[in-house]
Amino acid sequence: MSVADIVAAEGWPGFRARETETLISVTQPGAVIATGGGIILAPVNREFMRQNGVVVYLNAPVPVLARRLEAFPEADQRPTLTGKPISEEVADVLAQRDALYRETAHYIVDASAAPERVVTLILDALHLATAS
Ligand SMILES: Nc1ncnc2c1ncn2[C@@H]1O[C@H](COP(=O)(O)OP(=O)(O)O)[C@@H](O)[C@H]1O
Ligand SMILES: O=C(O)C1=C[C@@H](OP(=O)(O)O)[C@@H](O)[C@H](O)C1
Repeated sequence: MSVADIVAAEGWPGFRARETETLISVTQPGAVIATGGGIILAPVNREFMRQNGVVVYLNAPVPVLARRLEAFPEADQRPTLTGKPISEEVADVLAQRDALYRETAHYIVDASAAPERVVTLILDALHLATAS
């Protein structure tokens, strides 16, 4: 079942409730959880992630994010949040969420780099987290 199917059947509140349940059920020591971008909207999710994990915010500028999403929209997994064109949607949504990403993250990584570089930056952050 895709995200679009869940939203069509249950609305965004239904999806968000399942998202919280899933976050809690998949969390275990050593697991890497690539959450959806909306995970930080619920205070309970933010609190849970900070308490139980090392949270990394993959930060990139709006034009970079918009270009990547336009190349592979995957509309079934990322149904529109606002009904606006992608670059406008990304700008609006990021403006609303950036402070929440920052307050939830233990580390902020520059995700505008190539994937291999982003992986190195994440590993550096995780090594820092286990060293301290
Ligand atoms: N560092 C990167 N460099 C180039 N393209 C990337 C990078 N990170 C992600 N992408 C591309 O951006 C799109 C969205 O990335 P994805 O990891 O699926 O993000 P999310 O899980 O937040 O939806 C995908 O098409 C992916 O290949
Ligand atoms: O930002 C959001 O609100 C969402 C992002 C999606 O995940 P990705 O960030 O993996 O695309 C997915 O959870 C859902 O479509 C909602």
